[in-house]
Amino acid sequence: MLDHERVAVHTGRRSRLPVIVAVHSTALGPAAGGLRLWHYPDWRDGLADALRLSAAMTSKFAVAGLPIGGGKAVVALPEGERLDPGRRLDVLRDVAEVIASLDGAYATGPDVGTGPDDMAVIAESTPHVFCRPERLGGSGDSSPHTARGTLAALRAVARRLYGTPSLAGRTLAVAGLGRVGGRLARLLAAEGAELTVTDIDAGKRALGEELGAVWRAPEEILAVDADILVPAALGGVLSARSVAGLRCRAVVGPANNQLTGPEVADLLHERGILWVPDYVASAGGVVNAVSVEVHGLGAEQARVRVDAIEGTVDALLDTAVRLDRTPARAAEELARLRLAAVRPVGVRPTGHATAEPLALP
Ligand SMILES: NC(=O)C1=CN([C@@H]2O[C@H](COP(=O)(O)OP(=O)(O)OC[C@H]3O[C@@H](n4cnc5c(N)ncnc54)[C@H](O)[C@@H]3O)[C@@H](O)[C@H]2O)C=CC1
Ligand SMILES: CC(C)C(=O)C(=O)O
Repeated sequence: MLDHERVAVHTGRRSRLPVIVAVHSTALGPAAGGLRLWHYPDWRDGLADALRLSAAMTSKFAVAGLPIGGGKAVVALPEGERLDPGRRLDVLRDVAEVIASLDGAYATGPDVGTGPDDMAVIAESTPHVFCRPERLGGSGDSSPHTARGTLAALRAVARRLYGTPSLAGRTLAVAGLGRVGGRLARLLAAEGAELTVTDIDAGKRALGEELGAVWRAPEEILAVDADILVPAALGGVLSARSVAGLRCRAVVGPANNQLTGPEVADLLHERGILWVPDYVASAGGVVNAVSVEVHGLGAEQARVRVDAIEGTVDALLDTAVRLDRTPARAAEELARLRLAAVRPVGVRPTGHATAEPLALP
């Protein structure tokens, strides 16, 4: 059964590519979530991705205590298609047109395959955009903040496992050295962590070398012997099969939708591997964007909120132990409680219910 409020699937007027916007929930406020520009074997795979990713955004905002709903946009590129600059503009204008037609029910931001400059193009046609470049009045690239928030989550896990939040001397395996994974790897190296890294883009080897990391092939990284595995590429990497081969004590990373299904969280727990739900660990980007662009906070205050992810993860792990739950279950319950507790207080001119702001750190 579809548990989304709204799903728009259009053939882009200019690009003729499938443009998908999934609004999972506006219970907490108008929905937001990034725009993924990625290759799929079939556009329906892009649709499935948008449905899962938007549902995760609802949980991400709820656990982060932000009055925003969950949504996501996907443009499903055929395998092998590379966008030249002109065609990229067409795609972004198509996306902007679909977002504009939703009257504020959904605002976009960057995700895999897009960045602040793309947001600036979309902003030419609709105001419902986060993370435009700072020179244009936006909060800029979300990925450094996502990386910082993931580091905060990693600290909480290190404290749980080793009694200290320090990651110095810990071995971490980072899968994906893109905008978030690359920055996170830099932060970890600066902390003195020992890194093993990979990416499907062999050009990322140079970063690995710069950081003194061991390079492994993408298909080997999940089975690397490490303290903590850090998924920082695409989703679906944790399945019954891959979990059986893990050789780490914890999995904490920014990649959205790491599990192939909810049951995989139980398998991780049974193996004694601590998994922090991706929607908790990866919230730094949206926490920063909403803090700056919606709440009008300065960079330093926004950073404090991003760093508070460490406390969120601490509290979550405490709750999980106290109530004898997996961290996944504890996070789901927290999200559910926050969604149930919200009281709509009005209807915006756009017709979307608004919610009372939640208590924020
Ligand atoms: N950018 C942001 O602020 C946020 C990103 N995320 C999630 O974090 C993950 C990474 O996002 P970004 O760094 O922004 O994307 P990106 O596109 O900059 O980086 C992804 C990297 O993963 C690599 N990759 C793809 N498949 C791979 C595989 N099988 N094995 C190894 N490497 C592979 C790509 O070559 C690329 O370098 C995504 O799942 C995204 O949804 C989550 C929250 C916020
Ligand atoms: C960076 C934001 C917009 C996002 O989509 C996410 O957190 O997944």
